[in-house]
Amino acid sequence: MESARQACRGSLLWVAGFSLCLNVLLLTPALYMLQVYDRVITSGSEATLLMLTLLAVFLFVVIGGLEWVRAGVLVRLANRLDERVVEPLHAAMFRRGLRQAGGQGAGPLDDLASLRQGLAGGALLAFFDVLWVPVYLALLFLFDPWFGVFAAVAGLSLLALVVTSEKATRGWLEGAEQEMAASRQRAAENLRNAEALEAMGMLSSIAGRWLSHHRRGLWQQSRASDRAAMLSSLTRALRLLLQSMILGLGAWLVLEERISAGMMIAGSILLGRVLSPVDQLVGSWRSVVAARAAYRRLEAIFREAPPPAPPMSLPAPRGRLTLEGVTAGPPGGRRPILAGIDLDIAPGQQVGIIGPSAAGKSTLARLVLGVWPANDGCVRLDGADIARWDRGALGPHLGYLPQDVELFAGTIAENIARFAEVDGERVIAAARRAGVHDMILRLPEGYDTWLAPGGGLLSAGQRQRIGLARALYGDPVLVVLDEPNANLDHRGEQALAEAMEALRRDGVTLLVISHRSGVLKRVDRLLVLDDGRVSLFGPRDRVLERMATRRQGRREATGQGGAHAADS
Ligand SMILES: Nc1ncnc2c1ncn2[C@@H]1O[C@H](COP(=O)(O)OP(=O)(O)OP(=O)(O)O)[C@@H](O)[C@H]1O
Repeated sequence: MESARQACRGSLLWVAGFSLCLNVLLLTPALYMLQVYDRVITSGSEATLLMLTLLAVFLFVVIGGLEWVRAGVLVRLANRLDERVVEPLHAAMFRRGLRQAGGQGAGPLDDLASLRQGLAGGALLAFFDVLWVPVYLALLFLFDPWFGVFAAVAGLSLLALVVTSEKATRGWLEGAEQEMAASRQRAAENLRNAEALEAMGMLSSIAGRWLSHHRRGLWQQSRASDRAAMLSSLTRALRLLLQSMILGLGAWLVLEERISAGMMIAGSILLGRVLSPVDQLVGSWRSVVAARAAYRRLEAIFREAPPPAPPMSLPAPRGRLTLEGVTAGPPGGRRPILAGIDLDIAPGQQVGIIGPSAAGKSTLARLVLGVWPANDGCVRLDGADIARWDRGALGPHLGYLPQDVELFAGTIAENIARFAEVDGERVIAAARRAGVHDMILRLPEGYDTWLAPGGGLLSAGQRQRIGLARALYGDPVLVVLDEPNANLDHRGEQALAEAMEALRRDGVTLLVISHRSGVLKRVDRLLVLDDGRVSLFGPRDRVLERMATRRQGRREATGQGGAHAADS
């Protein structure tokens, strides 16, 4: 955010420059009145009136032009800030999403939009105009000290009203923003799970949670609006009163022969210039408060999810995976899920990972792919700490089929090609490797079939098989499949077995998490996880034997226990 602010500094100087010229030119109406009343009317010269009027018209045209250019510079300033921030912000949202399982949705992008609106709106202009108030005040003091005092008190009273307005509405407005953001997030979540909600008749109960946020937000917004409306009516009335009163004061000063009639009118116009930025602030206060809150939230995201250390540039890996005393869990989580994991998996080995639910199998998958960092110890790919690899460079060497396969809006070919430039041959090769080529050809538009977000018209099994092709795209050296056969029929299982065979031939290291014996029959080694620790790891048959012996031991122990219980 700091560097974006620096980048905008140049444009801000331009805006300040335009504001300077404008504020000088905005003395035109006051000077025109002064000349008309004190020179034209006393001299009766029509030629002077014409010349003065022509000059005033010209200056007003210049004022209009300058206002237009200044507004344009502000829009460009807001766009420049957006350009600077949007990409790092997207990356930071992504990093935070990895840590917080979903993060805050698109909220930060809305924050950026409200910051942009705050910049391009009138509040910043009002700030630059406020800087000129002392100049107008000085002129009023020169006319007559009473004028100066009156204008100063008038300006301060209006300012006090603005500050009160800010204080009275800030809490409500910020609260309303938060509630409305939560309500949007809940509504999106409900829509995503529409089928389950409909099937189980959960809509009315789950809608209640969304509605409570929405109602609280609305209530807070109305409270803020009520107060703001009261204060802005008060401000408007006060402004009108002050504008009339200064004419009264001026008339009295004329009667006292302290100022001329022209000064009386010019004084009223100058008071308008003193009060106008305050008026503008009142008008744009909401967007100022919203932009300030948005700025703070954006700063917080960059603080919470700072960019990673510069990555190392390394040669392409061969697929040796080593875990050295690794303890890990979700980033920011207090309790580790995996503890004391030591593993060494040679390139080309196929390892099956089994264990009861919540044993930490998917956590291990995220860990070896570098999605979650190790709290302790180190995960190495070909000897290099996986956390230090450049993700963009490492990605093509890795394949991952997550438990919940997520396909993105785009064609099947784009999804398989991981949204890089589609190379038809490689897409087909990956589909063939995953045994899904024929299935794709049977779809209405083959590889060009368009998928809606989440996979659209595909069944869960089809999504899983296309997800497998995406994992095998290119030449990955390490592939991790998390429950790859959870939704597969017999043909899908067969295709998976063939894909595993192809990976073995190509010397690709494979980790496959599964509860089904069909897949596990083909692996070289088995890793049994239990409560976040390695319970057994070794050649498949030996591990299966040990598991059988353990089961037998447990059966005998419970059998004896039962006998004891029966004896007693
Ligand atoms: N994003 C997350 N944030 C916090 N805790 C998590 C997260 N993901 C998983 N966990 C916790 O980590 C533990 C292990 O989960 P994991 O998904 O690794 O288990 P698993 O062995 O793959 O289970 P299953 O066979 O049911 O898929 C669970 O207790 C779970 O609550």
